[in-house]
Amino acid sequence: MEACRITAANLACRRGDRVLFAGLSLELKGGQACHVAGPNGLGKSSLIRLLAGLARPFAGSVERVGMAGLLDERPALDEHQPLGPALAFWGKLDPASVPLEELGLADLLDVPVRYLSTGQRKRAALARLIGQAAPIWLLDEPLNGLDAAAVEMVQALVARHCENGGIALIASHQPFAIPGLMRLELQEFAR
Ligand SMILES: Nc1ncnc2c1ncn2[C@@H]1O[C@H](COP(=O)(O)OP(=O)(O)OP(=O)(O)O)[C@@H](O)[C@H]1O
Repeated sequence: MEACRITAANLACRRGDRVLFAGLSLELKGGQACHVAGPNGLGKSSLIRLLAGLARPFAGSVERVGMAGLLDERPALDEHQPLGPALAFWGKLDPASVPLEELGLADLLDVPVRYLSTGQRKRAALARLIGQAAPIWLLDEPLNGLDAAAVEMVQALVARHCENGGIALIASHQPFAIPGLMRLELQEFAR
């Protein structure tokens, strides 16, 4: 995997007229994973958006070396197509193949994307993430809606990504368990 790094320096985030957090610095290099923890509404998703470059920090800076792939509630798939063709559209553009069996998607390829359950949508979103082969994974609540077996599967996927030299940043109020996982309590930077 290509060399990767993500660095946030003295980051502050404002949504509306509220500063959510300030003074947050972190650096992750290839092979490292960090769990950003904190209760609802503290700014975990907002931090992910700053790190992904989808929002501008109120203060501080973000530097990424290597492409970032974002996993959130929206799988970026055509809602009107069955899952198979919707994934195949991206499959023509994406560099990596997707392990449909491992993701539990192999039997769902003829189901329209809009009919997928919450957990199935999350699995589909994971398929898109894997297809992109981005070295930096930014995962916003990756376990939401997943059953126990799927939770194990996602943790194994993330652990493997890091073993292969990737970075994972996991924003979640749920526990996440992989070897060597660092932890950042967003509460410590809350305003
Ligand atoms: N566009 C916006 N304008 C103003 N405030 C916003 C906007 N988007 C989010 N917020 C507020 O910013 C705060 C942080 O939201 P965010 O989604 O980042 O929190 P979170 O920690 O990810 O929460 P959860 O655990 O519930 O997903 C919340 O109070 C939310 O209402």
